[in-house]
Formats: sequence, structure tokens, C-alpha cells
Amino acid sequence: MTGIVITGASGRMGQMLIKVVEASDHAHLVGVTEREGHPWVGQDLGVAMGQSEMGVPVVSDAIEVVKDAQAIIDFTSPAASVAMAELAAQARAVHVIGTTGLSDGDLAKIKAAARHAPIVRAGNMSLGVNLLVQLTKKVAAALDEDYDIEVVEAHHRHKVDAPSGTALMLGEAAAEGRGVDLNDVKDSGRDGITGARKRGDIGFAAIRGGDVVGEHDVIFAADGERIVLRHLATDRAVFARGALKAALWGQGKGPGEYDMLDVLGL
Ligand SMILES: NC(=O)C1=CN([C@@H]2O[C@H](COP(=O)(O)OP(=O)(O)OC[C@H]3O[C@@H](n4cnc5c(N)ncnc54)[C@H](OP(=O)(O)O)[C@@H]3O)[C@@H](O)[C@H]2O)C=CC1
Ligand SMILES: O=C(O)C1=N[C@H](C(=O)O)C[C@H](O)C1
Repeated sequence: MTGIVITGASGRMGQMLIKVVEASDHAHLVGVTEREGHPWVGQDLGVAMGQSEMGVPVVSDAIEVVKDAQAIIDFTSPAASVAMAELAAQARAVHVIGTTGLSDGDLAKIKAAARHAPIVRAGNMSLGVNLLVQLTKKVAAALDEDYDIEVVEAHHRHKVDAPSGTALMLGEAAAEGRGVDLNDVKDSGRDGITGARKRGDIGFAAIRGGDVVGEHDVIFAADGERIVLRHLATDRAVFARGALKAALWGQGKGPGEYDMLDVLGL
């Protein structure tokens, strides 16, 4: 049984991850974290959730629980994930990072931590999206710049980052298929008199509202036809199941940065 720590236990993904790990025959919870000052901190997890005692502490200082863990599953905030990467590296535990909105500076710190322990990171941990990444690469490689590529995503009203991590994964896949660097062709947040679309650009658009779990379209639009590759997530369990799979897959792996394509063998 692999001992797991879940960070951000009260969050949308934290709660889903707790359910998925609790239901697993291959993993068990050794601790969960919440940010300092959160009302759950200091309580037993079961009691905090309004259920019976689980024997799992909710702590704000992750050091207390990471020492007993083989893997940490982390869907929180960029600052929290960077701090956790250092702790997980010290404990030589597998760190699964689902957090999105990471800056280049955050990514550099995560890369440094991965010199000491395995880190699996992906902006989307579902099988469906990772398959769509591969399909996007293939379609982009088959089409020339007569086909304008646009990535459109929709998420719930609470989401704080845009474009979504998934949209960026899909944009990077499209750029790779075309043999270009996304940084050179990325066009996001159009507003006002932006001028006509530049040939070869990869555009991004974000919709925020209600309780949308996560929807992504990759559109290849040419004169006379349009190809649309679409993924609709309707249940956060798809992300949580992928994250647990990554935590188990990472056991025994050497230090380094991995993604869900590695985990899923895609
Ligand atoms: N890769 C993937 O497949 C997916 C990625 N995500 C990403 O995961 C992240 C979280 O999403 P979601 O669950 O919806 O967000 P939530 O805001 O619901 O949850 C985040 C949780 O982390 C807590 N937190 C913040 N800082 C710390 C800290 N230092 N230590 C411990 N806990 C902390 C927050 O507490 P508080 O609210 O009190 O600050 C909150 O409970 C986002 O970046 C999102 O984009 C989401 C779904 C799938
Ligand atoms: O914040 C979310 O909810 C989600 N975030 C991830 C992203 O940024 O792509 C994955 C999923 O779409 C849900």
C-alpha cells in the first residue's frame, strides 16, 4: 500500500482526491494539508468533513506528514506547489502536481526539485485530454497554415488562471505538430482593435461561468471547412483517478520530470 498525502484537502480537487484514494486497494491516506489558519487544521479529516473519525490529521505544516508518505498529490496554488516540491524532494517522495498557472520561475524551481525525486506534472490528468493532446499533435502536423488553430476553453466561475493548463498543453501540442515554438505564435486575450489574425498564430479564448468542470475545443479553421477536436469533463473524478495512477506509477522511478503521457504510455 502506497502512503499518500493530499494537499489542499478542502478544495474541489482535494475532496475528490480523498474519495478516490479512500476507495483504492493500492493506496491509503497518511495525512492531508490545508493552508495555515484554515478551520480544518488541527482536526481529524473525517471530523472536519462532518463524518466519523478517520485517523488522518489535517496539518498546515506538511513536514509533519510528508515524512510518512511515498507520494504527495497536490492540486493547490503555484506558491504552495513550489514549496511542496522542495519538501517532497527532501523526503524522496513522488510529487504529483496538478496545479496550473505556474510561472516560468515556478517551473524552474520544480525542475530543480526534480533532480532529487520524481515529479509528475500535467495541466490535465485525465486519459481523455492526454489522448486529445496526441491527436492534436497529429492533426497539426498533417495540416498547413491555411488551417488557423484556435483553442477555446470553458471552466467554472471560481477558476483563477487563464488560459487553462489544459489549453496550454493543447496549444503546445499543436505548435509541436507544426514544428514551431508556442511562445512565438501564441495569441491570447484578444480585446479591442487587434488587427486581422496573423497567419500561423495559435489563438486562445477562455469562458468562465457556473459550475463547468472543464471543456476544451481545438479548432482547425480553413476556408470552407473546420475540424474540431473536443474534450468535455463532467466529473472531477477523471482528474483524481489520473493523479492517483501517476502516484502509483512513480514508485521506484528515478528523479526527473514526468508527465501523464509517460504515465499512460501514450
Ligand atoms: N491537472 C489537472 O488535471 C487539474 C488541475 N486543476 C488545478 O488544480 C488547482 C486547484 O483546483 P481546485 O481544487 O479547483 O481549487 P480550490 O481552490 O478548490 O482548491 C485549492 C485548495 O488548496 C488550498 N491551499 C492553498 N494554499 C495551500 C497551502 N499552502 N497548503 C495547503 N493547501 C493550500 C486552498 O485553500 P484556501 O481556499 O483556503 O486558500 C484550497 O482548499 C488549480 O490550479 C486547478 O487549475 C484542477 C483540476 C484538474
Ligand atoms: O481549474 C480547474 O477546474 C481545472 N483546471 C485544469 C486546467 O487548468 O486545465 C484542468 C481542468 O480543466 C480543470
